[in-house]
Amino acid sequence: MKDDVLKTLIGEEELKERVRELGEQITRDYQGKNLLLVSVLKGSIAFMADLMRAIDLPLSIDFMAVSSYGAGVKTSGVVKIIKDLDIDLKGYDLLIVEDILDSGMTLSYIMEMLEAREPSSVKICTLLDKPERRQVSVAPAYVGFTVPDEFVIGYGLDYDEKYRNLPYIGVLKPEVYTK
Ligand SMILES: O=P(O)(O)OC[C@H]1O[C@H](OP(=O)(O)OP(=O)(O)O)[C@H](O)[C@@H]1O
Ligand code: HPA
Repeated sequence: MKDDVLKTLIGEEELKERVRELGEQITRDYQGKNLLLVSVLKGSIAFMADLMRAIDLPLSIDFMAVSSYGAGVKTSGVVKIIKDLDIDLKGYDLLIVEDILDSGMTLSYIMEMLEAREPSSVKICTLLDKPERRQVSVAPAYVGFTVPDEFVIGYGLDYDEKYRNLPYIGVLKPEVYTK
């Protein structure tokens, strides 16, 4: 698996430290609120598992699964809902937990869909932001790291459903997806 990684972009210790900082910030910002973390599967699993334990509040969690990339490195532009949330959102302060904000198609679609269900508030926490690729404007409240325009894998992020278990964020060798 390591042979397919061109370079490490964000190492394990750096990830851990930044997640801890985000958790502290969210803990401060959501005092007295009814926080519901919405994990967008599958990419956000590692981040969600670590972030929720870094937040010192009696929060709730729920999951939705969407997909727009299929087996490639470019968005299809069509966001498919594979699994919807279970919880009625009224009265909750939602924080959408994502692994990466790239074209913005996925998060703008999810934001609109969840806002229509009239929760108390909806904000975004994304581990990675790749602003050079943006097609639709999306404003995340929390960003872990800004990354360059390269296809990244690991810590939940996949290429063709693989590499999610890499414990750090790496750049995939272009020959893996061009072969
Ligand atoms: O800003 P965008 O260009 O829309 O890209 C971001 C989305 O792409 C990835 O999901 P993917 O569709 O690959 O599904 P996955 O989470 O199951 O990997 C990622 O997890 C985000 O949800
Ligand atoms: O760079 C990326 N890597 C993995 N999944 C993604 N989904 C959007 N951008 C990416």
